[in-house]
Amino acid sequence: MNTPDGLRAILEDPAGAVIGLDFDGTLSPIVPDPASARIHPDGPAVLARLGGLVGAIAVITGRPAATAVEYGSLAGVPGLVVLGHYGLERWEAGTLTAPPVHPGLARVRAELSRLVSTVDGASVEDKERAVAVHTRRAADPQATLEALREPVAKLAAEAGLTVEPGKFVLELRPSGMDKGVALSAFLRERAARSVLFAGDDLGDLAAFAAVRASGLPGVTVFSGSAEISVEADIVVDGPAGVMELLGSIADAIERQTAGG
Ligand SMILES: O=P(O)(O)OC[C@H]1O[C@H](O[C@H]2O[C@H](CO)[C@@H](O)[C@H](O)[C@H]2O)[C@H](O)[C@@H](O)[C@@H]1O
Repeated sequence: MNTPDGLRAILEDPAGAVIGLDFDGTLSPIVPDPASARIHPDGPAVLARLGGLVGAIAVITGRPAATAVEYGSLAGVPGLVVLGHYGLERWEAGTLTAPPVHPGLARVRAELSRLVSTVDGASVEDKERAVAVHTRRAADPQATLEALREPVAKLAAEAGLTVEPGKFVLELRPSGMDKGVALSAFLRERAARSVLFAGDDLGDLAAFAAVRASGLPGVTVFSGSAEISVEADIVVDGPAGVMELLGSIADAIERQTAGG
């Protein structure tokens, strides 16, 4: 693989680099039950190494930040920040900060459960600051998702929420924040000199756009699967490929440091 310019900048000046990572489908393999998702077995060690070498690692996820910390075994990664709920929440050094829960969620919760109980194979994931409707476990996940799209959009509009679509999921969440806004703010906060963002789903496209708009040397990494295809500077084979790439970045930085 040719080394993209953004990656070269990260290797030349790792202290100025921000590494942004999505959770599901990027750090954690996709599984049928959202509550069973866990980070790839190589993840904790790779992130711990890389965290000690770069400016900062930020996990930017649609999950609640505390869930990503738990499912990702992330608590021990040096300097790691988790921006949960697409950036609404922030977890850092064991402390969680979050805004009040959007009032529309109480209404949606009850009505969504009623709606989903009429659809075979669909399920609700309640994340407190958002609710997600999953169809991966339906007999026909795509047809089930399509059948739910309109009633879910109607419920969201009535409650003043936005619909975030993803891999066999429709999420109802507060508007005004996305992974691009979250990543851009984090790059400014850390006075980043380069950036990498890795993701696998529609919600990650805003972060890819933020990398391109940042004016920094940057690299986008798509954690590839058969489910969707997205243009990126580097395409790897799912979470195992992400681990390999992050490990090779850590190797290259360590080689360079050892070589003086
Ligand atoms: O931003 P992310 O970290 O990628 O989170 C996005 C959504 O991911 C989860 O759902 C996805 O992963 C599940 C577990 O592998 C899978 O069953 C589901 O089909 C995927 O859509 C999570 O459950 C959602 O809450 C996140 O918003």
